[in-house]
Amino acid sequence: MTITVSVRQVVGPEDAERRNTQGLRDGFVIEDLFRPGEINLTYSHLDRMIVGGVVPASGTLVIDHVPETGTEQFLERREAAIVNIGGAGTVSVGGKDYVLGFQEAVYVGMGQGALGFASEDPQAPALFYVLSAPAHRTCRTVHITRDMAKKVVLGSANESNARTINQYVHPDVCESCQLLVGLTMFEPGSVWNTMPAHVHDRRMEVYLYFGMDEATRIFHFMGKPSETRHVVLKNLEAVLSPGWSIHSGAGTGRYAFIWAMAGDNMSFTDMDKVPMEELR
Ligand SMILES: O=C[C@H](O)[C@@H](O)CC(=O)C(=O)O
Ligand SMILES: [Zn+2]
Repeated sequence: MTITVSVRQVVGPEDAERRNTQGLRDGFVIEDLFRPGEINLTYSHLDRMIVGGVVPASGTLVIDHVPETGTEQFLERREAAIVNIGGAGTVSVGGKDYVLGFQEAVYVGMGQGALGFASEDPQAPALFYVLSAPAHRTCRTVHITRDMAKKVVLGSANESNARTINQYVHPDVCESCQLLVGLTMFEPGSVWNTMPAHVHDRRMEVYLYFGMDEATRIFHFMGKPSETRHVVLKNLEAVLSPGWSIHSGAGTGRYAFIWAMAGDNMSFTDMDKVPMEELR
């Protein structure tokens, strides 16, 4: 079975501010993540976060040996979180099956062996979004349902940013070594995420935008607060955010997104808020 892995080297702020649109996309945007019947991974050198899309068709897809990690098994020295944003499907971990419905997740601790992925109905395949970061100890594998997520309500209709942050992999919900993962959902008519913007040099972040109509676009803002740039994203595109970059978006229609972080600490609230006057 083929596992496609593309490697993204780190892009620094001085390089990023000189890039044109295609250059920014090459450095930061992950297109075409979910391909039917395939395992498609991007190995980012930002905290060595691996971002993947797995779409099982009729059979089972397996992540076991990934040469880029330099270990026998993918999870030998890594942890993973898998969020299903498609039809129901099963993730098998060390002989145990976790049936994940829409917007359910499983956190998998270090050293748990191969990961198997299957769709319940190949006509309505599961879309497994995979996040993996280096780990130093084994935390318990946990099936995370929507109810288990810790909810943080933010923003207002007046600011067009009324939304709920659902924390899935977070110290109050499920132990992990580095990974923090959650899903942000909007009130109807609210289109802005993560504005006022922030940076957190202690952690990288990656956003996956989903739940969008075909013609909807996200204007995703990135860059140093004093040198902002944007990339235009469609449904199921992801964008990497180095610690020095803001990560904020406005949609032309309905959307949701999954955010994930890895790095030096796991303090969700450790953010440097960017005053509006500093944005350029
Ligand atoms: O560091 C935290 C992340 O950027 C996201 O959780 C922010 C977010 O979901 C939002 O404001 O809507
Ligand atoms: Zn952030």
